Amino acid sequence: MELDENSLQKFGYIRRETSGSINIDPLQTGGMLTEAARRALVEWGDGYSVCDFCPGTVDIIKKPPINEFVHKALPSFLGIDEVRVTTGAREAKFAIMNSFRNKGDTVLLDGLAHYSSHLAAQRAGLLIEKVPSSASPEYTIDPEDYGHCIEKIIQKTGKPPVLALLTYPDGNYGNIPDASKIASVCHEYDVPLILNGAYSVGRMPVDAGKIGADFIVGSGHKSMASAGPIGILGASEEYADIVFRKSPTHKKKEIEMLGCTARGVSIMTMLASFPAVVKRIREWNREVENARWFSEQLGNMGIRQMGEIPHNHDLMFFEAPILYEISQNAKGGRYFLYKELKARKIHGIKPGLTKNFKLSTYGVGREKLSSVVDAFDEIIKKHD
Ligand SMILES: Cc1ncc(COP(=O)(O)O)c(C=O)c1O
Repeated sequence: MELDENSLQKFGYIRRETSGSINIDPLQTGGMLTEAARRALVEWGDGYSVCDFCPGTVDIIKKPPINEFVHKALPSFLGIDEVRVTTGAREAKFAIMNSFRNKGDTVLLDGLAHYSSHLAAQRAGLLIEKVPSSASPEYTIDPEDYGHCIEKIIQKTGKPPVLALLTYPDGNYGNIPDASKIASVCHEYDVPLILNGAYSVGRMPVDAGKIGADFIVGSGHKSMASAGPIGILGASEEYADIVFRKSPTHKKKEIEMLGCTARGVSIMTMLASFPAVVKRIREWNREVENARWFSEQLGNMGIRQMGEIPHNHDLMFFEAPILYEISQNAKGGRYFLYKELKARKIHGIKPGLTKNFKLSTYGVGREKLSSVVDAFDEIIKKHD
């Protein structure tokens, strides 16, 4: 590519096409910035801005108060002993799994685990076994199946898995499994449990200590109103020294963190949104009510929610045979739904999907959710 004036023009500042739309994209609803984070984004946007007064690693910076945030506020928020900020939930999972890597060892994942949990295990060189979920339409995880799978792994390899992971909730159906029960089952075999809270930490109350999870992982850009990439990794005292072990040559630097992780504006947005995130968690019941109401409204139109009913999370998966049928003859084919929603300034269902899709009602509020319900109703009637 020739880097001349003309070709360079398409780069530079770009407006976001979806700004101002009602957003129901599960990837995006919990990561929307607060006003404070938006201001922090500009104030701290310069490269290594947080390192003005760096004492050696990003997590112990006192000015701005990252040290207090990471070592006091976040552990109390998550109910766990030690926390570090990472560049995402996936990097947190990898850091844990890589600390437990040993040739021939296995990690046990729930059957609904996110692809990034699989990739983290693959990158760490661990073998993967899965706890199956129940069949359609519920897709639930039975805690006892963690025990059955651990037994099977022992039979197969002669030893239990080095780690187990639970996706809480899963990223497809938004199901909330019985995490405490799963933690107890894993502990019967001395298997530490990672709770993947990419869709829970920052949205709903989650206390790793009360659940009995040994590790907790969160995603700032997904659920903590932060500009990404940023995540969090919490570990119980028992395992903190393993995951946060220091370099033998660079005494202040932790190996799995490659010394420093979120070393710029992303941590300042997380910090800026934190007071609002703590507050919004107290409103979780209202979010669940809104999700259930929305699910019922779509159900009345023949768009059926899969997963747990009544639902306990804002992330929902729907099957919509009626929209699929319409797409067979509609202008735009399978893109008709995306276009119809776009025309009504509603964003978040993947272009091309009609038969089934997921969405999130998080933080949207009843009034805007009503507009989304009305939009579906109008679209169906228009094409009837
Ligand atoms: C269930 C679940 N876990 C983990 C992740 C990865 O989060 P991150 O982008 O912070 O690595 C996602 C992202 O889509 C997810 O849906």
